[in-house]
Amino acid sequence: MAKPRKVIVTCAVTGAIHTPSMSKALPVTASEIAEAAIGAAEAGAAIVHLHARNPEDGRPDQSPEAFAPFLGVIKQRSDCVVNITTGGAPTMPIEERVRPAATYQPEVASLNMGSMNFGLFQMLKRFPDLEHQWERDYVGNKDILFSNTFGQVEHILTTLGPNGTRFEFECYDTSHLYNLRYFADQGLVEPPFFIQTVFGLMGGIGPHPEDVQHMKRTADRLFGDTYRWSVLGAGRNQMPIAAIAAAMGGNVRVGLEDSLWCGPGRMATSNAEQVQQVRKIIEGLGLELATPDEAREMLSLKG
Ligand SMILES: C[C@H](N)CC(=O)CC(=O)O
Ligand SMILES: [Zn+2]
Repeated sequence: MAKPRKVIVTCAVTGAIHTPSMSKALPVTASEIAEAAIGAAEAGAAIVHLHARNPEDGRPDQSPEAFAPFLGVIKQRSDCVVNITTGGAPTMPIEERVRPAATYQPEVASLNMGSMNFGLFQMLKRFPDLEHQWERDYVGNKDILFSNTFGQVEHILTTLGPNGTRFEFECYDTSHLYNLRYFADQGLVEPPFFIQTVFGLMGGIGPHPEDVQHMKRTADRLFGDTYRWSVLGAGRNQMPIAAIAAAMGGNVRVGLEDSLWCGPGRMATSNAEQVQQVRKIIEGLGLELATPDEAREMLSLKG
């Protein structure tokens, strides 16, 4: 009897896309982020993806000091894999974005594989009464260009790579897969490549099942068995995309960074609730959740 396939669940607990007055469940303070990460790990997430925020008004904060309080607590109370963002907020300069991961040398850091228009303004329809002016300005900005040039990507690779940090390669479209292929051919990244394909974020590829197939087919052709596939669906697409990909052999990412929902019109009460929901889907398919150590094995992490 074949052993059930292990599925790596990543939970992105707060991010820099959603803003505090959109959802009371969005972790803002360091202790809220620590509790959310530990809760997600206890619910079955092997990897937690972390951003920091200003505890006063919830603004994205990429200063290493902002990460210290929750990184310490998470390390004490959980053996989950820590993945620190290098995306920060799409409006931040690259030097600011890379600093926390350079400082803490995590097992994993996110790496965005191409520049793109970042359309947050659609969310204003769903959240017309944002409390803070900075939220309205940030979400309403139609000119956000998320810059990830070849030079900037190379800078992050050569800054973090020597620390043994490996990457969650965020690919928002097929061109980003080709960009990763280029860096692999330059010998700047080693397999297995942990490829996080992003669906339904405005400016990137759509959330249709054919988009999922297209990204996977392209990744299979470019990387064969040298990559570990994972998916994230933005907003209402989170669970449908996770279900499709889990059935197709993929790993999954959930969390309030990517979606505030737990079903049509039902807001998630916590990150752990989304991990529990995707766990039901995965186990319903006869698959099992990977433990943090199994994820370390599957992704060749430094531990
Ligand atoms: C769509 C996600 N916000 C991708 C992300 O998590 C980027 C990063 O932090 O580097
Ligand atoms: Zn992120």
